[in-house]
Formats: sequence, C-alpha cells, structure tokens
Amino acid sequence: MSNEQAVLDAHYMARALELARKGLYTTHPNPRVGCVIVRDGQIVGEGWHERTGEPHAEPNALRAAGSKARGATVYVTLEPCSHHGRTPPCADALVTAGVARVVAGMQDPNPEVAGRGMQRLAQAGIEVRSGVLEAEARALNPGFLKRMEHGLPFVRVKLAMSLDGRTAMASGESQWITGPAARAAVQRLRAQASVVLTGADTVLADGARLTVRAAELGLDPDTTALAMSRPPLRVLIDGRLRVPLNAPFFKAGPALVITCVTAEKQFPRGPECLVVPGVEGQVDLRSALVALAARGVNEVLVEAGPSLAGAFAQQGLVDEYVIFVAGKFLGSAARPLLDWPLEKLADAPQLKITDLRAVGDDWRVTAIPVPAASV
Ligand SMILES: Nc1nc(O)c(N)c(N[C@@H]2O[C@H](COP(=O)(O)O)[C@@H](O)[C@H]2O)n1
Ligand SMILES: [Zn+2]
Repeated sequence: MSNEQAVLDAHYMARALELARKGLYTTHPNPRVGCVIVRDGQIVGEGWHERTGEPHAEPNALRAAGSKARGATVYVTLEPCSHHGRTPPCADALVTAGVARVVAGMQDPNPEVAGRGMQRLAQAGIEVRSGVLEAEARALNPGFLKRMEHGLPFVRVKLAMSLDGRTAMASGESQWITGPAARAAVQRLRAQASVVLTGADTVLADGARLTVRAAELGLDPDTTALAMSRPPLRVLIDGRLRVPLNAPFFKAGPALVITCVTAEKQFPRGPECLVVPGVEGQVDLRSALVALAARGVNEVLVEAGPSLAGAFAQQGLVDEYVIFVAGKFLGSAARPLLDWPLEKLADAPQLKITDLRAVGDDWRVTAIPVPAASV
C-alpha cells in the first residue's frame, strides 16, 4: 500500500472516530461506532450508532450514501458485524451495496463476530484492511472491550481531593472541595457510564443520589438530550442492607442494590436486589462486577468513600482513576482518599499518570495501575 493511501486511510478513520464519539452517552451495551463512505476522494455518506436495537453505524452511512456506495471505500471504527443480533449483519449490507474496500479500526472482540465480518467481506471479493488508528478505536470502547475480552466491566474510580490528599473534613463535610467545572466533568463521567456505583456509607452519610443533572452537564442542548435519554443505572453496594428505602438515593429513580444477604424480605416492593457471594456483610466485589457484566454493563463509575474505593483498589479491580485535585489543604484530621494501610514503600502500588489537565481552578489527574510484574 502506498504511503499516500495510508495517510488517506488514517484521515478518514479519524473522521469515523469523531462520528463514533457522538454515541458516547447512548450506545451501551453496544459499542460506540462511526462510519464514513468515500468515493472518488469525496465523503458520500456518514453514520454512527446511536443506541442498542437501532441500526449500526454502517447501515446509517449506507443509507446516507445511497447508490454512491457502489465501488466506494468504507471506513468503520469496528469490524462490521457478521451475525444476526438485534439487527441484521452489516457485512451483508456492505456486500449488497457493492462497496469495493472496507477499512476497519479494529477487530470486533464479540465472539459472535471475531474476524468473521472481515472474512465475509473478503470472500465476497471486497478488499479489506484492519487496524487503522487501532489505539484510538480501542480507547473509544474500554468497557465493551473489557466485557467481551474478560467478562468484566471497565471500572473507573472517581475521587476528589485536596492538595494534601484529603476528601472530606472529619465531620464528613465535603461540599464543595472542587469547583463547578470539575463537578460538571463528574456529571459527564456519570452520563457516559453504564453504571454509577456507590456504597452504603456514602449514601447514609452524604444523602448521595448520584443522578445525572442536565443543567450541570455543561453540554450543548443536542448532546444533553442524548445524555439524558439514557441515564446510567445507579447501583448501591450494601452488604447488610443498611440503607432505608426512604433514603434520597432510592427516591431519585430506579436503582439496583447489590447485597450478600437474602434480599426479598427486606425490600418487598423496593428496588431490585441482586444477591452475590460475600463474607460478614461484605459483598464480594469481583462477583458484583461479573454479575453486572452479565447484564451487559460496559463501564462502571465508582463514586464511593475511602472504604469501598479502597477495597476496589486493593483487590486490583480498578482500570482507571480520575482524581480531581483542588487547591486547598484540609489538614491532617480530614479523611483520606482511600483506606489502604501500607507499611513499606516497596508495597506501594505504582500508577502511571496518563493525563493531566486543568479543569476550571482544579486539576484532573487520570492514572492507571501498573501491574506489579512490570514495575
Ligand atoms: N461494526 C459495528 N457497528 C456498529 O454500529 C455496532 N453497533 C456494532 N456492534 C456489534 O454488534 C453487536 C450488537 O448487535 P445488535 O445491535 O444486537 O444487532 C455488538 O455486540 C457488536 O459486536 N458493530
Ligand atoms: Zn453491524
């Protein structure tokens, strides 16, 4: 392939990725996918997947291109599907439309597809190429990929702290450590998650509701409407069912309680309860995540106190930390970020800081755990 062709492929794939990002708030449990159709150097059709049960990105782009799709090159961020799911196979639609070439960002890890989409196209005489801007294509769908590849959702832990690493005063007072721009960023993290998860301590102490609030998202009206059309499921980890049904958390809308005690007696007409294994009133968090993945949950945002967030961290269940840092000291009596007693520096978990940016007057640090073997 010529260098010129490689540059063009990357250029149009970048546009397909941009389209896919329009599905940031809505596609779950499906992946975010974008598609661009190019003929004679002109974009003749574009499409993206908006929500599960509705057409995939490719049929949307094919509809926009009409007869101009014949002989065209199709750029799609994820391998076209080859199976009958809630919608018919996109690979067949591309063959029928008579496209000449298909360039994919990455192979679909869904075992129902897993290379069969590209195979179907190649068998029909269509030229295929995969892996263009693959890192970017993967970054679009961390939850879908983790669920398909490992049977677990992608877990993002959001924390907000002072410059001296504290999250609340000893009294529990914490509103607000960070400013409005950071709080809007948190709202957007909630909106893009499939699940926002918290613990009984946070709900009991702070009256937390963990809802997405349109006015606080800081998005344009169209994107706000998309985000509000598919709010995340709010999940409460409550091993001993300590949170009463009249808590603001339950009054704020549908919620799922994950517990390890028999639930039926406690909540006869209350929220749905999921019982998973646990020990002494402590829910086994890995089992909770496996159960969520089995329900099609791609991305979990954990917004919890030091005890639950610390448990996720200690058990190696966190894929990414997003930590908002405010220019304040809260002092040594204030609460720590994570309950995680460590004695030796050698035991301190290593994180790689992958992004650092200002958000209003605060800073946002994104970090991922470095596996012990590679430290
Ligand atoms: N290539 C591609 N484009 C899209 O727009 C998609 N949403 C997908 N999704 C793949 O198909 C599965 C869902 O199928 P149904 O929506 O149930 O028909 C999903 O798991 C992906 O493998 N792929
Ligand atoms: Zn498809």
